Amino acid sequence: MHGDFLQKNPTNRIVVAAALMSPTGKVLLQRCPSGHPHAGLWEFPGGKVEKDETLETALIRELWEELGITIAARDLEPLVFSSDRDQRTSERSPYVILLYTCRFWDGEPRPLEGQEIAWFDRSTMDSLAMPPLDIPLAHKLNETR
Ligand SMILES: Nc1nc2c([nH]c(=O)n2[C@@H]2O[C@H](COP(=O)(O)OP(=O)(O)OP(=O)(O)O)[C@@H](O)[C@H]2O)c(=O)[nH]1
Repeated sequence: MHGDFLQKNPTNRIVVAAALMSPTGKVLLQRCPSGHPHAGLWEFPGGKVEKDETLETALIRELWEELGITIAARDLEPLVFSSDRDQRTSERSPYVILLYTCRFWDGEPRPLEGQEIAWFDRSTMDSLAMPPLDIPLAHKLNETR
């Protein structure tokens, strides 16, 4: 086996995120506030999976905290993931971001954590400033019907 495969790497931190889809096919994104490492960039709502959480319970919690909406686990559909393959030097652990789509929720999304939120046509996401890991996620989402 090639030596690279045997190299020890820090464990990935798992981040779960949701593409909330409106009935007209628009997607909700949020812009990170100043002071955030991704200040000014558009991200999918979500966050890190904490100890004792499943992927879905973490995402349901994050969407409640960030947007004040209630989601049922059955309405979260796994779509695609993106991982920090080249991230060897940073002090933080590499992320893997798991993106779900969601078409049903209760409540009206509100920006509860100082972020800006907006609905976008999927075809316009290419022109938005996004973190590197989000670019393949947005690309896949744009191909999805
Ligand atoms: N939610 C979300 N996070 C993303 C995306 N893309 C991306 O690189 N990230 C990064 O993944 C990390 C997610 O952690 P977070 O800070 O939102 O998680 P959290 O809500 O648990 O916050 P905390 O650890 O500050 O309490 C952040 O560094 C965030 O910038 C994305 O599309 N959505």
